[in-house]
Amino acid sequence: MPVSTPRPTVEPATVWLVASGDLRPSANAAGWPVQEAMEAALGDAFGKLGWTVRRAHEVDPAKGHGFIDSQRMGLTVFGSIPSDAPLVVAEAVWQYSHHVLAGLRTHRGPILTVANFDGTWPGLVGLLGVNAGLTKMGTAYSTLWSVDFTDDWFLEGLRSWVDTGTVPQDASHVRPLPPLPATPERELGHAVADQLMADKAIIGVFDEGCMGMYNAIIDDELLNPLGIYKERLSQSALFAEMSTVPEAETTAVRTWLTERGMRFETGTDEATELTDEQLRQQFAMYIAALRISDDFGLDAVGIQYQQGLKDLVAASDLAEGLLNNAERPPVRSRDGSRVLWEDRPLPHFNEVDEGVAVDALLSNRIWTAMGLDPATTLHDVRWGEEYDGRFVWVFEISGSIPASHLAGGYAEAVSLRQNPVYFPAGGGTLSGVSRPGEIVWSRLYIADGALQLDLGRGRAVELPEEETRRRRQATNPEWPVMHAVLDGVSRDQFMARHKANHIQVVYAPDAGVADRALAVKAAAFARLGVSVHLCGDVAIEAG
Ligand SMILES: C[C@H](O)[C@@H](O)[C@@H](O)C(=O)CO
Repeated sequence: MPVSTPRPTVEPATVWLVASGDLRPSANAAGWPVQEAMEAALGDAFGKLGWTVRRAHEVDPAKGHGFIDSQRMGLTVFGSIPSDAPLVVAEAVWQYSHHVLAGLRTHRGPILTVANFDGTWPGLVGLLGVNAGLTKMGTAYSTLWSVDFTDDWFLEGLRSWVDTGTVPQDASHVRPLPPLPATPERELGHAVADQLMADKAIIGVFDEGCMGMYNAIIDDELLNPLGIYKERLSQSALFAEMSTVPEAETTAVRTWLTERGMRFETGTDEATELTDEQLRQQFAMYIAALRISDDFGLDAVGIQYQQGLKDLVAASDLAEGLLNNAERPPVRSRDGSRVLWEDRPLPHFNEVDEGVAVDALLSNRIWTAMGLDPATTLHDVRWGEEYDGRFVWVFEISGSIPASHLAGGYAEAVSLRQNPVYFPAGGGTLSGVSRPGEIVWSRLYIADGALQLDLGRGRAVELPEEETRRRRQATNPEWPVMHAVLDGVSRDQFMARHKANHIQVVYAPDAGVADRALAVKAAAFARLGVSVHLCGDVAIEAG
């Protein structure tokens, strides 16, 4: 008879530790020293409570790291962990949640996810990704983070976890959307939602499931009632279409951008520098994505890129940032008769994050109906620190923002080579510092088997050049950054609550308009049957 692997028995005052990593050997090796330092600090903190940390998997000297780097390895590792043992998932790098979610789904002991509050590598992004996966699965977990693992908040949380198996978190900043009065905003929100449910829309997904982001996959049964359907596309088709784009067309895209002042920092070394050939591929992808989207009548599009395509062609991000902007290099249909999505964005969702797809689609329609710039983007929740008495987040998408998010538009945009650690085939970003201004932020996610939307207000702020430089150097300087302040939400409230590695942002011209746009968005999502949660200070009339 088949027998399952026997698990060891639980030992007193012993916590088991797993560390999920990337699939890319380069990213795992690069992030390993920071992970080691974090685990040492975490071990000290547990030690002070009289607990021992036991790593469930060894460091592999041949690989140069100690991360779980595949789902298969995750299954093997979990086979060696007592099912009832207290378990810590420790993250200092960007990680693929599916490496550990299978094991976590059936783990019976208390689970704690922990990250270092540090920007060097996207460990906080990884933490939020795994938390969102656990939330979607309905697996209970506690979560903590710390700059150096010696602060009182962290130590109290850790003590609570070893004593009780849970960590209390402050969610006092969250309230359910109240019934809305009959305002023009509610009317518009309902109209947008009703039209979507009646006429329906299609999101094009070029290969589902980027980098183990289980949280970013919305099942059809949850998506279709909103009126949104998936067109499942293959990145192979995108690659094939790219090869049909003549050089004259890619050159025209580059010329259009250069004429508007965008700067490309190019060199000749394919391995470390941005080259003309990489840019040609990126513009071919931009054109190909528009043409295929036209073929299938898409309302939004997403490209997986990491993995698979990243070994074939330069990064998808530049194409993605361009697609999300109203002012874009014109691309004609194959027969030359039509400019595709002329003077308007084709909403794009990076890393095929379907929560972003729905949000971007709705935001696009609402902002457009209100006569506002609909350029929207996701950012990674990368890091943050206090500046001048307030907490300023580092929101940093791993590639490109729409140019209208920069004060000077394309004239201020710089394209820098993507980091070889993640992007072996290179490609340029559309980078810069997001202009100061009012924002509506949001995240659509799955919890309790249903779609939920967290919605809040805030602003992008300006920081002195030196502080901006410091923050970018401390993270990924080639990626565009937003210095974001969220209204009425503290760092720890946000971290405890947020159910995604990504956050969605849209600008509004002033605070009053941003409040109104938020009200429309809340009304639209509520009408679609999504549970809407207001986070922090949100000015909204109750009916
Ligand atoms: C380059 C990295 O893989 C990033 O793409 C990663 O940190 C993310 O963006 C995760 O949201």
